Amino acid sequence: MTDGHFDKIALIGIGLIGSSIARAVKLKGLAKSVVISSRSQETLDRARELDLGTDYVLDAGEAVEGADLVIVSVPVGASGKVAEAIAPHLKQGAIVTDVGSTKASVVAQMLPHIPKGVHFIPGHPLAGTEHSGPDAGFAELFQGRWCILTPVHGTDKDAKRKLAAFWEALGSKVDEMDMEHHDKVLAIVSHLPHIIAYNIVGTADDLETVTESEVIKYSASGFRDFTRLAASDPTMWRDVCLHNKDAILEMLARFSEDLAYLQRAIRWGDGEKLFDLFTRTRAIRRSIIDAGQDTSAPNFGRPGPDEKA
Ligand SMILES: NC(=O)C1=CN([C@@H]2O[C@H](COP(=O)(O)OP(=O)(O)OC[C@H]3O[C@@H](n4cnc5c(N)ncnc54)[C@H](O)[C@@H]3O)[C@@H](O)[C@H]2O)C=CC1
Ligand SMILES: O=C(O)C(=O)Cc1ccc(O)cc1
Repeated sequence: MTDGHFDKIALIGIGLIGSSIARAVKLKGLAKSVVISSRSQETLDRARELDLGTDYVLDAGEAVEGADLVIVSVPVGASGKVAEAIAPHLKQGAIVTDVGSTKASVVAQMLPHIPKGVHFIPGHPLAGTEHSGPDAGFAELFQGRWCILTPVHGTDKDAKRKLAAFWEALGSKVDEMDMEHHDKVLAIVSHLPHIIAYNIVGTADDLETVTESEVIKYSASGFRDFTRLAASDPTMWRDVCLHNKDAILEMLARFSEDLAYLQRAIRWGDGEKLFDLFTRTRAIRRSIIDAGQDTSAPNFGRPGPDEKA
């Protein structure tokens, strides 16, 4: 087996992330067989129509039999149940990973089920869109994006190296972090922006009874950017909020304090404070672009499944 390659990969969950992995694995020839498992027959049939793998089974336990690499791509709240279902069927020496947006909760749910001799290495590709389901994925999703591994104490170095090589073969840059740190960082850079978007779009929706259709008619690009995030999958984001509760609440408390500061500056006409803050934040945007991390077109220009080409 060359680096990044596995004989048999099992993909549990074949939505945006699972199907993007499937497409990239196929495109790059990273596995001899790719077994796909999905909770519903309808999704499994769609994965087969899209020719995403080599085998298709409803039963997750059956899917992982003989697999060298198992990737769990389901909402974080479902990871414990999946781990319990696959545990008795895992091959000795197999690597089990996930792609969940929160890490401490996934580890708490999955690790107790992982048999001795199986390598569990949690992961999180920092790449996605507001779309979901097997049609939404694309092979280039991980290109140039970070994938964070949050290995638990005593993780086998060789297994970690093999998993990192797999993500690199998909085009990702790989980093390592402890799971609590991951959850704090992601709370501010990803979870809070989504929560703020859900909130502002919800507020605008409440106002719409007052303003009739003006919210939609005059929605400028700023508001439209929020509606993209707020169109993200409700199950996934419900689970993220419930499973990264402490870090999100900590960041929300900081956010509320800073918002109060901004509110006060506006109330008292303190233009200097406003100007200083806006200057500081403008520099952050520029440094993101200079670092090549601008993803303002997260679909890479592709229309989503619910958009017209
Ligand atoms: N959507 C995004 O932008 C990103 C998502 N993630 C993480 O990836 C994971 C998967 O997300 P997506 O692929 O976007 O979701 P998705 O909604 O497109 O796909 C989810 C898949 O999980 C299956 N599933 C749902 N509930 C299940 C359950 N209770 N038991 C077993 N299977 C179940 C669905 O049938 C589907 O195959 C989540 O943990 C999410 O936090 C990570 C990075 C980016
Ligand atoms: O669509 C976007 O802008 C995203 O931020 C996608 C995303 C969602 C969740 C993650 O854990 C990682 C990436």
